[in-house]
Order: sequence, then structure tokens, then C-alpha cells
Amino acid sequence: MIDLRDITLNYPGPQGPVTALAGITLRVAPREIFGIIGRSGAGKSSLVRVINLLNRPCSGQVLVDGRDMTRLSEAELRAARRDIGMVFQHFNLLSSRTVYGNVALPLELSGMDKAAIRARVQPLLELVGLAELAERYPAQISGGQKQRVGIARALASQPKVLLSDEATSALDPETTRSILDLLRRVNRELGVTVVLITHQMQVIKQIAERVAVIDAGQIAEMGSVLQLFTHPREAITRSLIDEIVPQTLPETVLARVHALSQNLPAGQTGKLLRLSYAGEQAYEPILAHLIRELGLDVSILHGQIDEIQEQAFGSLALYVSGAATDLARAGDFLHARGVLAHVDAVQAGEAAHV
Ligand SMILES: Nc1ncnc2c1ncn2[C@@H]1O[C@H](COP(=O)(O)OP(=O)(O)OP(=O)(O)O)[C@@H](O)[C@H]1O
Repeated sequence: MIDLRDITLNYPGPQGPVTALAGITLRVAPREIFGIIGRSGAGKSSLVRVINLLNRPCSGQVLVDGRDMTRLSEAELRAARRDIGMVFQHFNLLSSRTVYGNVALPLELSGMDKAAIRARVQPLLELVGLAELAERYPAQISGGQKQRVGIARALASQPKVLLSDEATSALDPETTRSILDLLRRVNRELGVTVVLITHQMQVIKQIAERVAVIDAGQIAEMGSVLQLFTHPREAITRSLIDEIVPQTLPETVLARVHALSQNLPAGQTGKLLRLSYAGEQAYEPILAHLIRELGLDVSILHGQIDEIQEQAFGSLALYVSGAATDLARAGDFLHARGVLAHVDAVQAGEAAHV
């Protein structure tokens, strides 16, 4: 549905051009919910505005629904933009117009007659849950309700694509959840492709199917959300998911590991194992195997289990002790199941990737 090929974008600056996008290539499939995440200044807004050509790239191709946006005339571009709705962090509503008037505005501007506008706007207000508030003004509704107006307005021209530019960044977590649920309904019920940019991994986790991590105007990493959460490759991705899946263990846990390793019975060794698992793996009786089959002692030190797109994923830090040969077999067993993320050599204070 969206095909960006080697996009570069520079802004003029006092000391010469500022590079905002440096060779971005990505594809968004029809009906997909695609997330773009990055830190402040990474180039997210610049990128999302390339899709509807609010930003014209310096080089590269922008294909939306098979059309090369950079080659359209002004009139063709205006028509093409009707297929691409957009919602904004600060809603951008007209304060002098009612909820109904804001949603109707793009249709009035396109010359549609009043009866047709009403027939289009009324169901949209119902979809976003604002039918009762149609005659209120923006000053008389909450932030979450304003964003619902923004979404209804973006859907008024029946777009195929909806771009969301930090649409939930100004909202509290509960309202964020309800707006993301609404975007998911829009995606499922109307078949609209959704591209959302955010600096919050929580937003990506709640709604996106695939995600691109951007850093300094480039794609650092791209893949399914589950894959990114369970097997992040780049430091920037690890730091972004840290708020949900802590990548480093707290000091108290490391102190506990140290104490356990100091009190091992003679002839035993111990190791800190860090597991990362997803999907069906999450339900396998892995710990039972370590304890029963291999006769190891297992202390659970830290961990969590969560869900992405109805798939369980999680991480677990274990201190496992026993005979050296059994510990080695445990390592092989976990490795074979693809759940072993790290073995930490505790005494040396360093982590070894397996
Ligand atoms: N109009 C502009 N003129 C000059 N430089 C700009 C302009 N807009 C953005 N930039 C620069 O381009 C880079 C990317 O900015 P962009 O706004 O796309 O990042 P972002 O990831 O959306 O950041 P944020 O989350 O803070 O909005 C930054 O270095 C920024 O300073």
C-alpha cells in the first residue's frame, strides 16, 4: 500500500542543509498497522509527512496505492491526499466549529452537498462514540474526545491510509488505550491501513503489527513487533523497549546472585541464566525440566510475562546451580529451545552472549 524507496530529506539550515532522512526504504502492506518509533529528532515526523508529500523528499520514490506521489500534478496530489487521512498530537481542531462542523469541514471544502455530508458524518460520529456530543465545541470536550473528532475528520474523505503523528502523546495511559482501540477498529472494520509514529514502545506494543525503529534519519531495525521485543538486535531498540522489558537487571538482583554464588555447596557451580521466550515457548514446562530431569536448583530472581497480539512473551532471570555437567546440559537444553538469551559469568561480573 505504501512503498518508500531510498528517501532522503534535508532541511535548509543556517550552517547548510540539515539531514532529516538519509535513505529510508520501507513497505507497508494493505490493511496493516505499521509503527515507526524513534527518539526525539530521529526523523519520525519528517518521514510520516513524506507519505502524503507534506514533505517533498530530496530524492527517492513515494508510492501510495501504486501511485508515485512525487510525479503528480498539484490537482492530482490534492485528490491523492483525500486517500490519506492524518491525525495529529494536538488535534488541530477549529475552535469556532462544533464537533459536527469539524468533521464536516473537509467534505464542505470538497463541495459536497449538505444531505450527503450529514449521511457521511453521522455514522462517523457514531463510530468514534461522539454522536451525543455533536453540537459541542472543542473547548467543551476532553482531550481523548478531541482526538476522536480528529480521527472522525480524518476518515471523512474515506481514506485508504490513516497517518497518526503522535496521536496519543498528549493523552493519559487509559485514554491512550481507548484511542488505540479505536484505531484498531478503524483498521479492522473499515480496512484502513494505519501508519503511526510514536516515541512510546507501549503504543507500538498495544497496536502495531510491524515496526521500524528509526535513528538519525535511518532505519536501525525493522520487523514484527514480537520479534523486536524478544530479539532486539540494535542498542537503540534495546533502549526503547527497556521501559517494557528491562534489558538490565536491577542492582539488588545482581547482589542476590553474588550472595548465592558465595554460598554454593562444595563441588557445585552456579550460573545466572537469562531467558527470553515468545509464543508457545512461554507455556513449556522449562523450569520443571531443569529441576526434575537435570536435578538442578533453580532460583527465580526476576521476570515478567506479557502479551503482544495475543501472543505471550516474557523474560526470566534464573540462578541455576548444581554439578557442572548438568549445568552444561541445561545450557544446551535451553539453547536448543531458542530461549536462552544470556549466560552471565557472575564472578567475573561480565555477561557472555551465547
Ligand atoms: N523545518 C525544519 N527545519 C530545519 N530542521 C528541521 C525542521 N524540521 C525538523 N528538522 C530537523 O530534522 C530532524 C528530524 O526532525 P523530526 O521532527 O522529523 O524528528 P522527530 O523524530 O519527529 O522528533 P520529535 O519526536 O521531537 O518530534 C531533527 O534534527 C530536526 O531538528
